[in-house]
Amino acid sequence: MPIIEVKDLRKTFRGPQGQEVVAVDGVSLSVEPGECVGIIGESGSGKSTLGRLILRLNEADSGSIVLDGEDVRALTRRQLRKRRRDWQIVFQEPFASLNPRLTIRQIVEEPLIVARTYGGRAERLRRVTRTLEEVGLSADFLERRPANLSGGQQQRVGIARALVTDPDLVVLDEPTASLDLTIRASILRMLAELQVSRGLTYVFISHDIETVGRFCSRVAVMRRGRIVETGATSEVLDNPQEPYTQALMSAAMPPIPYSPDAAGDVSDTGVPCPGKAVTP
Ligand SMILES: Nc1ncnc2c1ncn2[C@@H]1O[C@H](COP(=O)(O)OP(=O)(O)OP(=O)(O)O)[C@@H](O)[C@H]1O
Repeated sequence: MPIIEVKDLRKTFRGPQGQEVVAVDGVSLSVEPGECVGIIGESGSGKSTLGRLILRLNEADSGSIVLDGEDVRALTRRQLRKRRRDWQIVFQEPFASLNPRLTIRQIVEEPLIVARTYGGRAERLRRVTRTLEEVGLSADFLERRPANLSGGQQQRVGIARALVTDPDLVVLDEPTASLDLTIRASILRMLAELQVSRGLTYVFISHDIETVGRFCSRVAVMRRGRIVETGATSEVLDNPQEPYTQALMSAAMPPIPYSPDAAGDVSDTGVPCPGKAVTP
């Protein structure tokens, strides 16, 4: 059974002049458990909106979203809050997505409190500490605040916050776009390792074809709110059928050296990334 089954999803926003902006225009997508599916496309093609709709962080205008067999659009707010722990998101801008007034412990603990099913304070602290360790942050970070952390460390906190409730699905919305190249590599390696060790399913949103080529087993190409091409990453990127995908490929940067020896900011796991290298 697919973990994500999206059918004919649509979302229109009002632009600044009151005009209609069709962000997602009839998208259907099916994702099997354990897959990493990349969503690529130029800026404004609707990638982030699709990710947010899938998790019901934005409400779709129409279409259906089934996660883990559950009709997500039919859930009440209360039901959704309970299920939130299974479906998480990591945002592009770690600092903007972390409340600067809270300590790292409070930030990572918050989803546990919202879900209301993770025992008392001591049990929650154990979970928070364990999850921070998993993302390469020691207990020394517990009482620090986001502003005192590097960009890479902030994103590790964002990842810990997403993982602390043991989700099975994580939407990664350009999780490394704002980070330096070497830090990017170590975060991606860590995400790849976590996917295997925790059996996670990823939807990996990116405008960086190079990264998607290395990280994802399957890719969907978005243009103006629609998926115009989809398939195994190697097939789509080695032999793009759509002129739009071909244009994206030729506009892509030359390959970034992706060495397991690249310096990391906190901990390097040395775990190779799945997928394959892309040679545009
Ligand atoms: N909350 C909103 N209000 C109004 N318009 C929005 C809103 N969110 C997104 N849009 C518009 O919807 C379209 C799709 O945006 P979206 O952020 O999903 O694209 P994207 O492919 O993720 O782009 P990027 O790579 O730049 O993040 C854009 O035209 C955007 O301006």
